[in-house]
Amino acid sequence: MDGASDLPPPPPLARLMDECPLALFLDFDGTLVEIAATPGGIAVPRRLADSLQMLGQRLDGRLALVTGRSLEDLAGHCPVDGLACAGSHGAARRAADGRELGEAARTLPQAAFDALHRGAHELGLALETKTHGAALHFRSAPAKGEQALAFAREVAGDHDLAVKRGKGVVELTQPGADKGGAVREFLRHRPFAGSLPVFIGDDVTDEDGMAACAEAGGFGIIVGDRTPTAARYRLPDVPSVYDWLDL
Ligand SMILES: O=P(O)(O)OC[C@H]1O[C@H](O[C@H]2O[C@H](CO)[C@@H](O)[C@H](O)[C@H]2O)[C@H](O)[C@@H](O)[C@@H]1O
Repeated sequence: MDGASDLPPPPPLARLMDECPLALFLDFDGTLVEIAATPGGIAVPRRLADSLQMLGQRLDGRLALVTGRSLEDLAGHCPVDGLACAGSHGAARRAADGRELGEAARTLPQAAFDALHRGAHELGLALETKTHGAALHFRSAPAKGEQALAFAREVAGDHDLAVKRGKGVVELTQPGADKGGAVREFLRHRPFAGSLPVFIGDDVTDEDGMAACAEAGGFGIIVGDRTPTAARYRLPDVPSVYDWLDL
């Protein structure tokens, strides 16, 4: 893995699309929308959903959003019916026609949600419950990050769950749910099978998606300066992602 700041910008999208059947896997927060103080506080450009639909058509359907948010939450912010999507860090995967792909996503046990509600209250953290996971947010109280992580590890240990770290957040998922698994699942099916896969993302959980693309002959594009990264290329920020994708 290299430091992100030394990585070059990706070749122009139009050139890549001319060379081979390209598939794009796009992270949401920090890639298509700027990070905000709270999960509900994001500003989603009005044109984003339509622009993504048009990009999906240019790619003959080989475009998927791969987010840590639940699919329902994503749809509330950016209604992308007709696009492939994976939510809750890859736990839930949906083809463009609405079919579920791969193993059925599993939610967390109720006892884990109960423990998280109690702990979030005691620690003064915001809890985001999802269809297939949960997130403890400490963006408004960065000093509580280590406590949040220790508590998440405790709950994960009690209920055989996995812990993921992110920007101002620690999350709990079922073991094995990650963005790499979602990319591999999409690549097993039309229209993604046989394409050159490219993952664009800004956070540590996006590294699994980038690694899965690299395994399949493609590459990752890191957004920002997070290191270490498996990405081959770098875009500095969200506006540069819009420019590169011509959104
Ligand atoms: O995989 P992503 O699409 O990047 O989603 C990752 C998490 O994004 C959201 O949390 C993050 O964005 C919030 C809004 O900008 C911010 O307040 C928070 O600190 C970030 O961690 C979302 O709430 C999570 O469920 C996603 O897993």
